[in-house]
Amino acid sequence: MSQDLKEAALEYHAQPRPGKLSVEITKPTQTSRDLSLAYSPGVAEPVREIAKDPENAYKYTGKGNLVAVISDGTAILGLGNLGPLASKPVMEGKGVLFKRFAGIDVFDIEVNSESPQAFIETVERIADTFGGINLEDIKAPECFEIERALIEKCSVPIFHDDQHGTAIVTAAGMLNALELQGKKIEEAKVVCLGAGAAAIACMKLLVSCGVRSENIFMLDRKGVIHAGRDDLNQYKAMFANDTDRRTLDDAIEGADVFLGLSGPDLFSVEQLNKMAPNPIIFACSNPDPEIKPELALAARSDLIMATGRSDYPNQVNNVLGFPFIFRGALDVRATAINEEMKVAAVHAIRELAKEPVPAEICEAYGVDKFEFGKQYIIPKPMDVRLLDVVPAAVARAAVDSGVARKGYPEHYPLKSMDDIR
Ligand SMILES: NC(=O)C1=CN([C@@H]2O[C@H](COP(=O)(O)OP(=O)(O)OC[C@H]3O[C@@H](n4cnc5c(N)ncnc54)[C@H](OP(=O)(O)O)[C@@H]3O)[C@@H](O)[C@H]2O)C=CC1
Ligand SMILES: CC(=O)C(=O)O
Ligand SMILES: [Mg+2]
Repeated sequence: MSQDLKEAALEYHAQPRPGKLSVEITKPTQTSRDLSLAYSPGVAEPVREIAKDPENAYKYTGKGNLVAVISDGTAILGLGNLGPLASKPVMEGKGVLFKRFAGIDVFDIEVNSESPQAFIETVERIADTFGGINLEDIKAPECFEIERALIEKCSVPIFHDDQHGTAIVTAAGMLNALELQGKKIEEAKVVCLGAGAAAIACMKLLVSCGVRSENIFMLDRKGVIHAGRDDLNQYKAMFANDTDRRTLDDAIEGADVFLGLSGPDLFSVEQLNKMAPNPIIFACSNPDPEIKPELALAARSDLIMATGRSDYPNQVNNVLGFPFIFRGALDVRATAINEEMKVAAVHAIRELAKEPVPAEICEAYGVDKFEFGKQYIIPKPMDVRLLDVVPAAVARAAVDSGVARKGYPEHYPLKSMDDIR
């Protein structure tokens, strides 16, 4: 990051008041009568109603449009385990994106927990306050058990964004990139650098989309995950390949796809040059990708290049997923975000990239046009049509798969933020 951008980012967070989120009042509180409705004595009435039937919390409080973004700060972006308080700017940032793109209110909660069990207990105790829980930046392998336990214990949707949000958006972009590069998914050789929360979930979803497990080489800090290793946790072991390749240099030879979900500058031009013709590079580590797009594009002209960042073409980032997925899930009061809902989101995002892009979206990015192709494989976060297609697809899948507690919303599809109820 340039010095200018670093300073601007600090100034942005500090001024004119610290942070990026605040709480707003939704009812008039001007008169003594307003106060007697909002607080004592009037507030006792909704209290009694909720005590009689917890479902009334959706009627009389903000629960139904409120998501908790919760982290323990153990895997903040690609910056590592910097602790819960340091994760707060990211969690506030997720709150901004939930609100800005899908009208969802967020409390960001940073938990100082001494163990996964303590974290699980903390979240379980507060879960009923929210319409849904977005787990964020929790490292693997702990994140898998945390999510599993919370799904079992809580009645609202639990969604670890770094796993599923990332996997949904990556799969949408990857299906389009493979199509554009003329590659068949069942033949594609995929190298995944990273074997954590995002990487494991991305590979699982890509396998369910058609990538063959034997064509995947996953790597962690110790190199290729292969059947001869005895240091693998159960999640990495699912991707242990029977191979004699051991390093990234070995694995990348002839690969069609490089997916980076690891850390900055870990993929070299020499390694890129070993890939098959028309390769696909998703260098998704934030904020610094595994390879800088300038270097990759200077080395080869036949590639498709994506990063997790807003300042390059092809932003493969879970921001395209979580606001819209939760919108759909909340609006049908889903009890879970299941595989059917995730797959529906993949296809909604993927197909939107092939539609003509309205002028106002191009204007927001300062370009004349976006057209489905190597520089535009996936929609832009500012594309308001995401609010139209993704919640509708997710809500429909929730209803059809039996996890919705309300019918498909009559006010769908959402054409603008004003349509949100
Ligand atoms: N663009 C997007 O939307 C998203 C991007 N990401 C990015 O993905 C990365 C990982 O995040 P997440 O999965 O949540 O974190 P985790 O901590 O769960 O996983 C990190 C993984 O990266 C591996 N890794 C780290 N350094 C190296 C290295 N030098 N060589 C090989 N592997 C390495 C770790 O290996 P080991 O297992 O050996 O420790 C681990 O498997 C981050 O950079 C994050 O910003 C994450 C979510 C969304
Ligand atoms: C984008 C995101 O969630 C991450 O990099 O962790
Ligand atoms: Mg994250």
